Amino acid sequence: KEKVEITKEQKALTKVIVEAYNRHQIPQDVAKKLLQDQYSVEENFLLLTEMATSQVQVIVEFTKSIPGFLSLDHEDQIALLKGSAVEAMFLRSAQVFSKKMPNGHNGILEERIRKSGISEEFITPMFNFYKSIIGLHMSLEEQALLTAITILTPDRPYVKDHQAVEKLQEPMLDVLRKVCVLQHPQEPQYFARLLGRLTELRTLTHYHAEMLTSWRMNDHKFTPLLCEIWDVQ
Ligand SMILES: COc1ccc(-c2nc3ccccc3n2[C@H](C(=O)NC2CCCCC2)C2CCCCC2)c(OC)c1
Repeated sequence: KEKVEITKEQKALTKVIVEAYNRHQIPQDVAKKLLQDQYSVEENFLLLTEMATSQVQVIVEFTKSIPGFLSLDHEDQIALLKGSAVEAMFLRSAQVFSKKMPNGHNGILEERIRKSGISEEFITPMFNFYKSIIGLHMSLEEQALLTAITILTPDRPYVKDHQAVEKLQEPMLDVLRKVCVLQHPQEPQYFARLLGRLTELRTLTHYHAEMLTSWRMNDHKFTPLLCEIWDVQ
């Protein structure tokens, strides 16, 4: 049985990523807002665009804290952020959805999201993804490292220096693999399942623009930042 040892450097890297991830909480907790009141489809759409806009800004700050990111080619930095923003947003939503809440609140949250205005055809794939994330019972380290790994995906469109991105992503994958073995000793395939979620995440983001334009209302307005990041308007 291979003895898994996290080195000093890997501990330091994990600490930096987790601290940056903790700073990257969404300003006001969207789940609390959704549990407080029922909103109209228009209000829900506005809430989504507000949350997503602040989430993009928060993800930029998180990414800037990833060691080595700011030394990448500037255009590649933009390409990585643009290419991963939607995935990071759905990963974040799944993590918000997987938070244990007082009795029944998770059911209310699910109900509110189902009725938020998102069109029927996208509800099942979205909740399938959320439930698959819940089933993994990810630790905070795993969530933070998985988010960083998603952002540092070398094969995003327009990335020029793949190698430089791989050099940043590999140490994250190494330490995530070790963290998974240490935190889920009974599940030798846990790390593989975790990375499998990223494949499911890419299919979900495939529907993303349509999920927005098919929101059950007319005249969908987006912030300039979201027009940049989302392929809408
Ligand atoms: C593109 O279509 C959709 C549909 C649903 C969601 C979604 N899934 C959620 C799961 C847990 C809690 C919130 C959730 N949300 C919206 C939201 O506010 N998402 C935030 C985005 C930034 C990161 C934190 C979550 C809600 C849905 C209900 C109506 C108001 C917006 C979503 O989040 C990408 C995108």
